[in-house]
Amino acid sequence: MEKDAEIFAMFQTSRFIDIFNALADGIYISDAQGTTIWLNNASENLCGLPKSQLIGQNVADLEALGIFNPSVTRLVMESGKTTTTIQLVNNKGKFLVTGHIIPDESGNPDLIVSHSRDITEAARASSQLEETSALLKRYSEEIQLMKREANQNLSRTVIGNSRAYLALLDLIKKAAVADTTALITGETGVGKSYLAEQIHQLSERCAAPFIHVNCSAIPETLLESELFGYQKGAFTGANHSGKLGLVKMADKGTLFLDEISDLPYHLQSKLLLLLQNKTFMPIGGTKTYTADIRIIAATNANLLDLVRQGKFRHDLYYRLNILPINVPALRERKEDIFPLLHHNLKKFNAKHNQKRRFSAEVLDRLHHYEWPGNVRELENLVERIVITSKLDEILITDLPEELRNMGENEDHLLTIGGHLSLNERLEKIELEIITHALKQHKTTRKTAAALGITQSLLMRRIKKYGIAVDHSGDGSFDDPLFKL
Ligand SMILES: Nc1ncnc2c1ncn2[C@@H]1O[C@H](COP(=O)(O)OP(=O)(O)OP(=O)(O)O)[C@@H](O)[C@H]1O
Repeated sequence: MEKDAEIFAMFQTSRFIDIFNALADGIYISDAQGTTIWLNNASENLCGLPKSQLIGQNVADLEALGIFNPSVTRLVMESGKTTTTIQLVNNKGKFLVTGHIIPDESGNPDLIVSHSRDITEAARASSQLEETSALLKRYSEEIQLMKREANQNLSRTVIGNSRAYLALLDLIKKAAVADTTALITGETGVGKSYLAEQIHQLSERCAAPFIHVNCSAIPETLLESELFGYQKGAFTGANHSGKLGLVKMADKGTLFLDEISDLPYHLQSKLLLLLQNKTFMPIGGTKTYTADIRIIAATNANLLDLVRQGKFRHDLYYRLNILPINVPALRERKEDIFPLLHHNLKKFNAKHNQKRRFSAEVLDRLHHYEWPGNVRELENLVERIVITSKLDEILITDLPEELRNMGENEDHLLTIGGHLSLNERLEKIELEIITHALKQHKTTRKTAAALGITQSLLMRRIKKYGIAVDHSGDGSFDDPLFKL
């Protein structure tokens, strides 16, 4: 203090004023009642009023005029101690302002000195930083998702680019993020298990186990202990140390309950409890355990019918059906047949060290086939013909009998659109006949003559079925069914 006084004595008061005015930070001095005594140039600048108009004014009045928002001097007067606040001054920007009490010789408040620093840029930088880190977080999440997709694409490729299948894949991606119970329905072999695994791979649970339980493959007597485990000594023959169930093994991951329609009625209530509370009790246990799992169920049965017949609990059905995902049969998305054929041909050629290729006639035949066993049937068939074909080019004669004879006997007619109404089936047959005749006779005039109908009736049918005829004059045409 003494040293300070010594040094200050060397300066005239006007030198202190020069020093304060040279500062970029604002200095604002008022008396203990808030009346402005003096302010430096920086403070004058940010108040937007000349010093002459401010000196003598009370900070409360200036605050009412909106010059400070809030006035730190007033805050110091109210609290009686050093106070810091963020002040919006004259809407010019953000300032970090600290007000100090300077006491007189007897220790009573004498002056209030506020010091303000412009933090507009710092505040902007900080909010930019927040935005950037939010953006980084989003990018990192997206990269994670892409990585998961890439990993999954590396190991197994999802084939299908029909409109129906693309919409389905979209739903699968949404289901992966939603982390809720999902019920996948569809005919046998359409790829329900395959898609359940895709959901798991794309979800945040991908690092944890995906446990596939086929409810129809495990005998009813064992299913409960397989699912929920048992405590030691639960029953005669039980392992002494007890057994961990599949539910616990799927902790943090996904439990896929395939063929859920075969889950015995008495286990359905246990599953309901698991779905509702995420808790379960092992056989012979007295306390419940929790499992952090996501359940995906699948069935090719009509669960609602089973509910009506009293074979499936309706409350369980509604609990499972939170996110219904229906996988269309292959015959309902014919555009996926060629990509699946080619994908499997490549796969099985590599596996069996062959160089098979489909003849055009075989592709045509396979395209028109109804595929009652869906993708699984297609896969099995391709592997079989890759192994058994005589030449590199796969011919009609290499196909199994039902496919070889297709179109040559009335059995084929009987199998066309087996799931459709009579009218729809007749239309399918008509479409096949016209497409075939157009291919054979090339022009609509010759085709109409061959079919014994007028050219205008043929044109009406072509329009009805959307068969694209090439009007370039060469008589060729595009069959919509043959487009990939
Ligand atoms: N989009 C697809 N791309 C490539 N392969 C697929 C696709 N969908 C299904 N598959 C293959 O088809 C076969 C049958 O699929 P999956 O076992 O998932 O059918 P599912 O509907 O669960 O059959 P089920 O009802 O009999 O249990 C599997 O080998 C699977 O890899």
